Amino acid sequence: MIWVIGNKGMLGRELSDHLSEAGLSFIGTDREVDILSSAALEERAAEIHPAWIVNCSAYTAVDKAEEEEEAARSLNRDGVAHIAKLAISRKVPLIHISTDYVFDGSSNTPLHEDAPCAPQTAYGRTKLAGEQELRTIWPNHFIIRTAWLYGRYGKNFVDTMLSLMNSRKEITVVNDQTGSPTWTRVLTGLILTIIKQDKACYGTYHLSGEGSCTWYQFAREIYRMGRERTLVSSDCAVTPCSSEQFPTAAKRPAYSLLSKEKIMHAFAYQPPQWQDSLASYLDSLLEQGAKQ
Ligand SMILES: NC(=O)C1=CN([C@@H]2O[C@H](COP(=O)(O)OP(=O)(O)OC[C@H]3O[C@@H](n4cnc5c(N)ncnc54)[C@H](OP(=O)(O)O)[C@@H]3O)[C@@H](O)[C@H]2O)C=CC1
Ligand SMILES: Cc1cn([C@H]2C[C@H](O)[C@@H](COP(=O)(O)OP(=O)(O)O[C@H]3O[C@@H](C)C(=O)[C@@H](O)[C@H]3O)O2)c(=O)[nH]c1=O
Repeated sequence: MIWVIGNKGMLGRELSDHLSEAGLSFIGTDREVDILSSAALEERAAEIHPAWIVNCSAYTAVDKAEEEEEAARSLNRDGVAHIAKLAISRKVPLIHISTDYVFDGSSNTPLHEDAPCAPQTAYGRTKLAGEQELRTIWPNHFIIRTAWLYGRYGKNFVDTMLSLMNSRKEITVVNDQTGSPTWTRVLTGLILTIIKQDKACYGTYHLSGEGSCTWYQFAREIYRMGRERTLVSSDCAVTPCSSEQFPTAAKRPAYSLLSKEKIMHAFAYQPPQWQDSLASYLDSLLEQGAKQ
């Protein structure tokens, strides 16, 4: 039995869909089993008897975290510590998700798993603290750092862009932050691969879409592909700007492109080019529309 914690979030819902389609047995919980309560986690674990735990729960509001760092730390560090203690007490491998925002953005080459972390945001600091708790408490873990996640469920950049492009004549998007977008399906594919292969090669891994872009270049592709598919119904100028011209509470990394060498070697898992995943995602939006 696989226990998906945070099953009502963007990744948790996609993972639930993917596990169902693959015919794997799982149980999902969200806020009703509060990760801040060890007792609640223990009680539910005694009912579920998990063979795997996948933690998709987190505090993910990047800008809001700047003024709510304590709340973010509770979930992203203390909640992870509770789940890790539960996993060690039951001797269950734990898959945990982290972020490219643990890096400071000063690199200009793809970041390997052992690159130094120096988060510049409250969200990034609390996610790094969660990673550190997990490493200290329970070695049998997989920490998967991913980046710029989007998918069918939940608020994300692609859906925000489509909505803005349909309602405005012009949008400006930062062109000085480089990374790589990741479709939730690609990440859930890796999670299923790790569970199925069931290898003891625990540790930290990076996964994002292959290739790289800035948020502006990502937005340009969303617009081009969205127009082709009539998901964007009117003209909209997509204009590049600097981070200074688009001020946000949290200072995102200027460069957070993840190297995928380690995951490809360990699990023979090759993520698609980010443009191919974006096309598949937009196609899936069209199919859902047709179904409604
Ligand atoms: N989104 C992104 O772009 C990226 C995300 N990640 C990481 O991927 C993982 C999944 O992210 P994503 O799916 O976007 O996250 P979401 O914010 O969509 O989902 C998180 C889920 O956790 C739930 N939750 C909140 N508090 C608790 C609690 N105390 N107990 C149990 N569940 C709780 C949330 O409920 P509620 O909504 O009610 O708060 C929500 O359903 C996270 O670890 C995130 O840091 C990494 C890189 C990029
Ligand atoms: C909406 C919008 C955003 N932007 C910029 C702001 C920011 O620099 C960048 C992305 O903005 P967003 O707020 O959508 O994305 P953000 O919340 O920063 O996304 C991050 O979420 C967390 C959870 C992660 O772990 C990261 O990997 C990453 O995916 O785009 C524009 O330039 N123009 C716009 O119109």
